[in-house]
Amino acid sequence: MASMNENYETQLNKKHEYLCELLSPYYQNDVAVFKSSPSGYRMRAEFRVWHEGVDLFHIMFDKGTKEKYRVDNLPAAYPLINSAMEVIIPLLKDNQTLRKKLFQIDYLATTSNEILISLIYHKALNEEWEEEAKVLKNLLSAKLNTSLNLIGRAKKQKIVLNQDYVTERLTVFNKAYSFVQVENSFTQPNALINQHMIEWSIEQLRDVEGDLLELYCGAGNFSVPLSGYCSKVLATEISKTSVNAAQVNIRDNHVENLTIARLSSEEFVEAFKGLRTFRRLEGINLNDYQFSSVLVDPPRAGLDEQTIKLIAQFNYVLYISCNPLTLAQNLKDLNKTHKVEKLALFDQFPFTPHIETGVLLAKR
Ligand SMILES: C[S@@+](CC[C@H](N)C(=O)[O-])C[C@H]1O[C@@H](n2cnc3c(N)ncnc32)[C@H](O)[C@@H]1O
Repeated sequence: MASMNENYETQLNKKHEYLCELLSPYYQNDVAVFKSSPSGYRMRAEFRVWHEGVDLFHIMFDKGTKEKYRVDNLPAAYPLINSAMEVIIPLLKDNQTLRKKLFQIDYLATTSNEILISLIYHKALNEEWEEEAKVLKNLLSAKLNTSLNLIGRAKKQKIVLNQDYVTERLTVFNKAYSFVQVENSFTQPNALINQHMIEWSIEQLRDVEGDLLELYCGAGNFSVPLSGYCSKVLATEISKTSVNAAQVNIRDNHVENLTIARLSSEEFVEAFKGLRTFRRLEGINLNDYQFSSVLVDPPRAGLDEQTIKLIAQFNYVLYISCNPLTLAQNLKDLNKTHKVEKLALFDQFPFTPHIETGVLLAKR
């Protein structure tokens, strides 16, 4: 029987071949491939909860058949998540207040041994729930020997025991950074791969002169470390929660040349063209920037037409993509003005069809 490592290499080779074939109209040179750990790599995981008489367990759904299946242990999940999954079930099972109408449990962990657990309900949460949840939180913290945060969610309700975020600590080219990661907002799921993605991005842009623009910046995952290698950085993002987290990350990492504004990429296009003014851009003068490069890390849908037109003006485009199909579509347009110089495959989700790609494009 093939070992897990052999299987890991096989699935990675398949992704590599697929990506090379898909992007062959734009790039035929070597692809940098970044391997993940085959298991224990997922820093966040969400499960539905199944009630069966007195029993209670985590479930997931098969993507093909849509059938539910029981999950007592998820090999892909970070070990702290697996320990929490194991410990929480017996504590919930015998507690009617905590288990009644509980339908989902989300976990968010960090490599710095913090964990946040969200219990999501189809019922209003009352004081009795809060009292029981406090006891649960203390029991879990003691059993897992970790700093633990617990959140109760229901329709229009969010009860936070301690805090609704964790702080991830990543080392990028020997420099330590802290990143506040807020519950229910986007964070890169694979911490090791994320570290590779940030370092690879720095390598592509470190010798480029001029200022950097980042669209879809989340909580500053790329822009905070990249700011150390650029003169000035302006970053934009649509989510208020992520922008607020980004402001904390700028402060905590003592970054002084990075400004973050809450704008969608579509809104930024309008602001950049001078078609609209935004109160959210107050105090930011776009003419103060001499942008030479742009980093985009859009959602699975890829870039819209107007954003493509905007970024086609920059000398360098660094495109981080979580969907090779929309990336290929966008490259069809960008290829008219830019040439793909570098390509990287980041194995963010081993043993799944997902492929994370990095592309450096330079103006023709
Ligand atoms: C794949 S995530 C990348 C986030 C960040 N680069 C990171 O590494 O954590 C995509 C981000 O785009 C944001 N987003 C989605 N639609 C957007 C839009 N139209 N304009 C700007 N940001 C958007 C999401 O809130 C999310 O934070």
